[in-house]
Amino acid sequence: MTAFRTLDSVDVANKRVLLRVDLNVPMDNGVVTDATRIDRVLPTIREIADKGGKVILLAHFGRPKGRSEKDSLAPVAKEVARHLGRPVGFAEDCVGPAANAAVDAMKPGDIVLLENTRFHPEEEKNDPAFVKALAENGDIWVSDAFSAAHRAHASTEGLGHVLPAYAGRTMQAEVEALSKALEAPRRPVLAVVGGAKVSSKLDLLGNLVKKVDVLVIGGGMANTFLAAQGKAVGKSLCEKDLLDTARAILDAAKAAGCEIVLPVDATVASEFKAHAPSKVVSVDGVGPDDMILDIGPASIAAVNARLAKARTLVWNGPFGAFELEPFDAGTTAVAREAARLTRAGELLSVAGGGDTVSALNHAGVGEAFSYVSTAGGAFLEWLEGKDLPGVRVLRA
Ligand SMILES: Nc1ncnc2c1ncn2[C@@H]1O[C@H](COP(=O)(O)OP(=O)(O)O)[C@@H](O)[C@H]1O
Ligand SMILES: O=C(OP(=O)(O)O)[C@H](O)COP(=O)(O)O
Repeated sequence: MTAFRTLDSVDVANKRVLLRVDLNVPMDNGVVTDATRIDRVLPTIREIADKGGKVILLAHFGRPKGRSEKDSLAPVAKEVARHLGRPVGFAEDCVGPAANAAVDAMKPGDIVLLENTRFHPEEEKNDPAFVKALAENGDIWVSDAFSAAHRAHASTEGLGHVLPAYAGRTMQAEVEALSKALEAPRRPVLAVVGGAKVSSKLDLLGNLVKKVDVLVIGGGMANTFLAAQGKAVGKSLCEKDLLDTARAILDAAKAAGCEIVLPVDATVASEFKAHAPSKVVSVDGVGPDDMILDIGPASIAAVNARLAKARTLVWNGPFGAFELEPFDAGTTAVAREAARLTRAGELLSVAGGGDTVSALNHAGVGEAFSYVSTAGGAFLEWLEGKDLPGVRVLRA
């Protein structure tokens, strides 16, 4: 199905394999709270190590501005080792002397994780000198990071131009599963887009409304649309400079015949904290000190009514700050209804994104969805019909 160069077409024995993975996992105080992304890359790591390759893991974490303790991959290395049941070394930089020394000391079958690639701003610039510095430690590059393949960064794309490039098993599996599930979806198709990465996901909604029948907008994303309609959003997460973009998306949806569903009520609090005193208000009654942290019961009912009519669901981004109780209520209620409809054979449900997967697991329904992707933004861009740079570079 895919025209990738895969691990089937390369002998990795004794080779230094730069393996790009997505270890941007949800964390709370240095503890990994959902290990789905780690578990998904274990088969590729094992296969390369068992064939005698040296596995050099490259990954990003968060969106740091320079080096920061909080965004170190050191705790993630320990978690990868625990899930793998094998030792995983760690180097305190992804290029330069620390990386070179760690790689030089490797034997066939060894595994080492290099520190956060985003500690170097050159990563996101896909800077040729930085690509060269990364490439010094590899004979080949394997990408297993479908969920970061929408980024044309040095480690997700650049390396594919300077080293022989191959798709890992997760990359293969993601593209195959999403193609199979969504190439000719049963209609109506309902998309849910929520979460907090408003600026990086807002633009793509303009194309998405041409592909789906109903677009439900929730989470932090919805606040920008509510503000674009002239509603007060108090202290809520909101991209005030993107109100015109939001209005253009509403117009594009109308032109495409896509129904847009926005929250009609919200659970608000004055602090971003678990068990902060909260109340349910209409979206017309959000006060100046209120922070919208979840959708309210009327919105849940409206979404579930649309779900009952849908035949396919694609979902990225939670409806609220689900990590903080009770602001998980909206996401959990909709997730459970989607799971029920899927089990009943009435809905094909595909969800993706680091936090979305974590939210589904939190709701106890991760296993019930038809397919759970590790990817959020990449999944939405793939759905838009975009040729993702980190996928394109792997094509034979
Ligand atoms: N109303 C809201 N206000 C602030 N944060 C929110 C709100 N709704 C959802 N979020 C946050 O969105 C984050 C997930 O967003 P995002 O990274 O876009 O999803 P994913 O990782 O699944 O792609 C969660 O950490 C959640 O707390
Ligand atoms: O977590 C990720 O994407 P997601 O939040 O869309 O699931 C990827 O690791 C990409 O991270 P980025 O959006 O900071 O480039």
